[in-house]
Amino acid sequence: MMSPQEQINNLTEKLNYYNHQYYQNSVSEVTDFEFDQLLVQLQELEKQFPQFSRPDSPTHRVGGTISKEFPSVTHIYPMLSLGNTYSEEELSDFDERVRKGLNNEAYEYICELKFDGVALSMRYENGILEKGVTRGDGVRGDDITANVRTIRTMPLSVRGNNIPVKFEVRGEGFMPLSSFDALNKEREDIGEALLANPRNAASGTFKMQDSGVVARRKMDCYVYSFLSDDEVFETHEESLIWMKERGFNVSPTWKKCQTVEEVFEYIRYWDTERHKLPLNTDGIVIKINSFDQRRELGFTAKSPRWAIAYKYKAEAATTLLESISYQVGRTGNVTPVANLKPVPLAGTVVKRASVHNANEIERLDLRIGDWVFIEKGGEIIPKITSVDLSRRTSDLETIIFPDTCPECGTGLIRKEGEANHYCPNEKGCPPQIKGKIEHFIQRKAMNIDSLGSETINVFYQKGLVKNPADLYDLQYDDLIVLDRFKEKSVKNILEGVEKSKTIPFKQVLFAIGIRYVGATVAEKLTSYFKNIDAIAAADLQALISVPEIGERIAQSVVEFFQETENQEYIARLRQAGVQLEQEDEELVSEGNALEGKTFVISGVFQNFERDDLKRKIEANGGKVLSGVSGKLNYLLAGDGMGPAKLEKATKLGVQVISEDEFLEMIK
Ligand SMILES: NC(=O)c1ccc[n+]([C@@H]2O[C@H](COP(=O)([O-])OP(=O)(O)OC[C@H]3O[C@@H](n4cnc5c(N)ncnc54)[C@H](O)[C@@H]3O)[C@@H](O)[C@H]2O)c1
Ligand SMILES: [Zn+2]
Repeated sequence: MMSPQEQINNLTEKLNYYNHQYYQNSVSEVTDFEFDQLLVQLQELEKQFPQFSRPDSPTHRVGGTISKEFPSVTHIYPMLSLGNTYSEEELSDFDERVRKGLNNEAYEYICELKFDGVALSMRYENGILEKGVTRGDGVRGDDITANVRTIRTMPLSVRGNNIPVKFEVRGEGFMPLSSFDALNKEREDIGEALLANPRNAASGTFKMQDSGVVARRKMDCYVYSFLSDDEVFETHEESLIWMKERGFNVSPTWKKCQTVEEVFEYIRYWDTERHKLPLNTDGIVIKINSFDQRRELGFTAKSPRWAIAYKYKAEAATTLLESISYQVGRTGNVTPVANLKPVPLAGTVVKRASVHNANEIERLDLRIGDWVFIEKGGEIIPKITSVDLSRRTSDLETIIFPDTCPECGTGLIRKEGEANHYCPNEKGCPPQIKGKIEHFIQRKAMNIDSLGSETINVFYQKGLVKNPADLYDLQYDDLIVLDRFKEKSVKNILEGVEKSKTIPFKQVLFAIGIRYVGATVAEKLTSYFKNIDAIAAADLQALISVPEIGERIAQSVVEFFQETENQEYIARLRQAGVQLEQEDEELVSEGNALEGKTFVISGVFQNFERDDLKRKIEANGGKVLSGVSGKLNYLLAGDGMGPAKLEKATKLGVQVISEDEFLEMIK
């Protein structure tokens, strides 16, 4: 038995570690429920043995921290956490404390959904969005203004009468489920590890250095509070209405409640309805409406006394694990999928659950015939959380992960340090071949919409297409003899294939299907190297010097072009007439104001996309370099520029100029 002091130490360290993983690395190693229970345990021990409570205890601090990658900003009003509960009983206790705290005065609550993302603070001055900051440790946060500006629903300026000179709004930045699904689909397509859930994805995204990438992820934010030194509003309700009117994205799901019973109704209503919203929610937040009464109730070190979060427990069910099937993806990774005895859970009937990989099977000690607990947490596909060992009959066999591919029989491999098994038979494994062709024809790639996965399956079965390049050899006579292919559809298909020859090179490069080369990476490689031969000829070093191309991607590109079969594949695409170089956009000279001057561009700009800016510099006789060196003339600094670049430039005496200063130079 551990002594109370040991228990307190133990829990403090464990929780601090989970906090670190959660806020710093955007990873949840335990469920929120488990985390919150451990926290309650610690709170209770500390209450009994206050002498052992540690100064670094998570019970009296906000869990997050600031990072080194962004400048930090001190909050004008600290950004606190919320007390939370999972039970209606404790909610009644909260209501009782409020009643006492307000000496039996009348009061109202505003109920809102608890959106599952990351807290953001937006500062406005003279109606202009000046800063976007994360919660950080509650006192200071990361300045992620450039990333916040990519949120399309966040007004960059607010106009009208009665706008305080300075005010702050707060909200929950989130990744809409649609963006999350699209992102994971894309990651699966190029062989990247999938993101665990939208919350962690949002937290990781808002901490990215390249706000261009953040913009593409289509982040959003629901705004839920207004702060200002002036007493502008008497109630929270007024402020919500005002913010909505001024163009802020206020979720229409809030409700004013006069009694705690009405609060319970709200909780029950949203327990099921929340699954229809475009984002994940993990509970509701109950707040006192009157600002005067909020001041009366005040704060603890960690959270307001005038609000509380009621959290929904992740919905769970038990069912029978009937079998495991193994799916082979386009890039050859083999994923186990649990086939379950159908069971209702959170509004749908669940038949399958994801198990991720072999480690997960081992960790859970899964056996066919086991009764398992499944949960629908932040994730969309339910997952198995544990086995009900009390119901296990003695003779269940352990699951042995197959050592050969279920589709083609090739021996599976597992790369050093990776959890996934792969089928290496890229050129002969049916789902990999079909997957490659499906990848090739998709909208963001060759955009051949007259083809679909069923047609591809037929073509593959008939031996007509084994490689995307085969599409360009398809003949009318080969297709018209197939069942169900009428003249019109055959013509459509051939026309679609023909039209794809005009698709620009950056899309072709993505279509080719090099592991880890997504649409964005393909674009970066294209604008740097201009044509496929230059990319094929580039060595690891050259590839890594392209902005935002890391070693892993570079390695994958090098390996791809080393293979003879891939060289043949490219040669056939070339012969077919597919675009393998970037069309030069006519460079019209605008003068020679920048003659002999060199520039490095960093960050995001108000008036230009990066490529436009580059063209602008070249059109005026200047040159754009990729890295900061002593010879460089100017570092052209946009929003959200990496501090490392700035530091280097300053050290080397390179002049740092703003977008306005640049525009001045070419006027
Ligand atoms: N699983 C893990 O490993 C792990 C680790 C650390 C923390 N956590 C979870 O995070 C929680 C602690 O995080 P926290 O301190 O941010 O508290 P919290 O998330 O429980 O509550 C505070 C936050 O709620 C958010 N929020 C969403 N909708 C809101 C609304 N309508 N009004 C006001 N705020 C709203 C805000 O971002 C605010 O900062 C824990 O209770 C735990 O569940 C989990
Ligand atoms: Zn295979």
